[in-house]
Amino acid sequence: MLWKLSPFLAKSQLRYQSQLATAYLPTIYALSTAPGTKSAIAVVRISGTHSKYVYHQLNNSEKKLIHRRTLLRNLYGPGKNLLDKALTLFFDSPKSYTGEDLLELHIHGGKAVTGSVLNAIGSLNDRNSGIEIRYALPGEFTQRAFQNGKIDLIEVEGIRELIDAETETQRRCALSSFNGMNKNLFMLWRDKIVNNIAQLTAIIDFGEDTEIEDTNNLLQLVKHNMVQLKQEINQFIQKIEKTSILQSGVKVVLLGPPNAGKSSLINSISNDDVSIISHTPGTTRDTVEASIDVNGYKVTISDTAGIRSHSSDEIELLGIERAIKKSEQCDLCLLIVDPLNKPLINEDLTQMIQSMYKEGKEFVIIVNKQDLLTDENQSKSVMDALREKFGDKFPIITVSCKTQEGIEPLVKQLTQIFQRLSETSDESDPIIASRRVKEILHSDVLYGIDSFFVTTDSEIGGDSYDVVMASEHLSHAADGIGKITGDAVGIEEVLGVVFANFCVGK
Ligand SMILES: Nc1nc2c(c(=O)[nH]1)N(C=O)[C@@H](CNc1ccc(C(=O)N[C@@H](CCC(=O)O)C(=O)O)cc1)CN2
Repeated sequence: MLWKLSPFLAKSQLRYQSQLATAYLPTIYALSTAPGTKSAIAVVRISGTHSKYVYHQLNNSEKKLIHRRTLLRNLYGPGKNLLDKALTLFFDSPKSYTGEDLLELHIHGGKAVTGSVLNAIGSLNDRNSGIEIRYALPGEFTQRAFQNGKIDLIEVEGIRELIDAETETQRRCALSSFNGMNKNLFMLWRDKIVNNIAQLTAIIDFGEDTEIEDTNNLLQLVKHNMVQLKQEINQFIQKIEKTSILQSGVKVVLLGPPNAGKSSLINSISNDDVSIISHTPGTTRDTVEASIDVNGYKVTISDTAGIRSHSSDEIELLGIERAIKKSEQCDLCLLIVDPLNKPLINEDLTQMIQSMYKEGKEFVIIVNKQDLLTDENQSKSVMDALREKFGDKFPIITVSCKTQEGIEPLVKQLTQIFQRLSETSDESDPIIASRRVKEILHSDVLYGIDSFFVTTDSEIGGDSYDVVMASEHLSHAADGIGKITGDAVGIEEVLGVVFANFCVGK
């Protein structure tokens, strides 16, 4: 269930609701569909106490609004000027996305219609009469949903990632934030810490009446639990670091001699026309970066300068240098071979490949231009030459970008590598976490646990170890988890970060 609140979060959000009850919030409105483009339908959203007022003014009627009832209505601007015939949809507070009264106007998507409807709503702003209506800030609808306890911060980040998702795997990742997988884990961790703080509190409260040995045993138990928890958190961080490749894109670098067909290969494995194809050797002089979608994976591909020994062209040499640098930072290297080229692979490249192999880089050799090979022997001798050079170290795939022959097996091979790199091949959903979550895990949660170890390690055995201090360190760790989900005091500073990249209307 997407929007169900956990009891753990409900507590803090009640705190927010009570803050909101005293704070005055203007009614906000915005175009929720993409601005600046012509579309069949556009959706305008209005949220806040004056949503009903906006409806009655635009509709020029006093008719009672019914929760979630869709009505086809004429909308009028100032001076009873008919603006559009629209579908209107009203949600009664608190059963709406934002938790406030929320009105949706599904209008025609032209520039003039959307402009006139937005102007008409804006013109209803009348502060003197206590009717404050203004255009929404980026992410403000979602911010209100958070503040009204509809969603927690993990879900907020999930929504943003869902909207930003460009590929199938990114979409799946974003949705996994919704199914509460991470949230449940975080709550479990927090419960564990809180339980162990309770154990420490027992030492503080009853310490003087208990045997030193008992106290030490209790402390050892808490330490043991925290060692386990730390391991669990570190494993989680490792996993999110692997899957973060899905968000940022797998870094692929394309190598090969000039005119081997690097640019056409990019076009073949993706559906977009991203690279310029030319038949003059050395056209792709500098590295050109493009983000493409290869079978649902985001791939940041660098089309490098063709590597040619003894190039006299200074610009080209610079490009080659950059290609080598790129290759050092990439997750996967694709080497394109032109079977008609002599030598097949020059010395510079061979050396580079050998050293990358030593570093454990993923590598695929692609022999292009199969359509130009007239007899089978020709093709076989190319393969033999490559196998002689590289053995079975890398997969070698023959393709023709011109006829698309071999492209499908190549994409399959690449997909397997992407799965391996991001650990998404197993059945479970990939997990992702924002940079914010990762930072808090390190700087608050793990830091708190480590400080607990430092305090207890230095004092244990003596008769005066500082249990209060040790327990405070664990509280810091627990508060860190609260910061992640939004269940923490001083959360305002966090909100700015979470909502910074939202679009208006969401
Ligand atoms: N037209 C439209 N489409 C949309 C949205 C929207 O707000 N409007 N959404 C917005 O992002 C998404 C759907 N998400 C939504 C989430 C909650 C509620 C809502 O009304 N929640 C109430 C009632 C829940 C229920 O009846 O089960 C609530 O949480 O109390 C609506 C949409 C995607 N499509």
